[in-house]
Amino acid sequence: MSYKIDLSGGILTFTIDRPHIRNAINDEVIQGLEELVAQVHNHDPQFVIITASGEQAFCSGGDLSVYQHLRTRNEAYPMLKKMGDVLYRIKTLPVPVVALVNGMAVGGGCEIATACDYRLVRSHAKCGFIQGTLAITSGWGGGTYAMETIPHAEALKMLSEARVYTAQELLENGWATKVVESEAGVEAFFQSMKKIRPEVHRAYKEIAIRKWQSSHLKDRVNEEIRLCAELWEADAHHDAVERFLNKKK
Ligand SMILES: CC[C@@H](C(=O)O)C(=O)SCCNC(=O)CCNC(=O)[C@H](O)C(C)(C)COP(=O)(O)OP(=O)(O)OC[C@H]1O[C@@H](n2cnc3c(N)ncnc32)[C@H](O)[C@@H]1OP(=O)(O)O
Repeated sequence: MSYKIDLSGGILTFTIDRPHIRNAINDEVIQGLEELVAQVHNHDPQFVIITASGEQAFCSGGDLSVYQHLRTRNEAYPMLKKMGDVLYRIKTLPVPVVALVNGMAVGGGCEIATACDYRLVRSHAKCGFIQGTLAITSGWGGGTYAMETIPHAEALKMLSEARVYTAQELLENGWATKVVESEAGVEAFFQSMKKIRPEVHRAYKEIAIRKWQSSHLKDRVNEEIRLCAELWEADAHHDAVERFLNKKK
């Protein structure tokens, strides 16, 4: 199984469990995220955490060994749309969603973290929208969410530079909610959040969701997905993926 779901102390935790491949996303993880959404509606937790196994990576984006076989925009679009749809459902869950960024978050991994309400970033973690180095844009809605999350110029810079940022840089540009050195930092965050009644957190989330609905967030995400699918079919993208996959051969 590529993921784990656990409910404990009012917190529903989703863990991507593919550390050998830097927790890259395959179809099974996408299905797991759909199951997570269903479980939130069934179990009514106070908070949701998205994290990953090991200390090296939160998520390295799409599993390029699988998705390299999607060659045209029409082949890439269904995968991008499926993940984009589930990430939108995660973003609009009725309770706060926390990304516990335990290590590198790059490409689609940075998109997943950006879709969350809060990002607790381990001090050794580096994160970035490196999709530009693969001649594509973000394709799961993360570019749109970055523009909702941090100031416009910071978001555009982070997306366009296509490099990884240190935890300190992420704190400075507003992407990281908090940089944590250890599990104690995570516990302190939840202790503080739990001082406030769950219905208050839900009410603020409802206000945020209304704002996103009135600014047509879903339509903007769909447009991002379409643009990424267009770039996907270019040779420049396939050549860059091939270079990454063959780097050690
Ligand atoms: C598809 C959706 C799209 C989007 O919409 O955003 C994307 O996500 S595009 C972005 C895809 N992701 C990447 O380009 C990142 C690729 N990975 C890396 O740059 C690096 O692996 C890392 C995350 C910076 C970690 O570097 P390091 O610690 O040095 O590990 P290795 O590079 O040696 O990786 C170990 C192992 O894992 C394999 N790997 C890593 N990431 C992926 C991936 N995304 N897909 C497939 N395989 C991946 C890597 O090839 C190594 O394999 P082995 O050599 O067989 O051990």
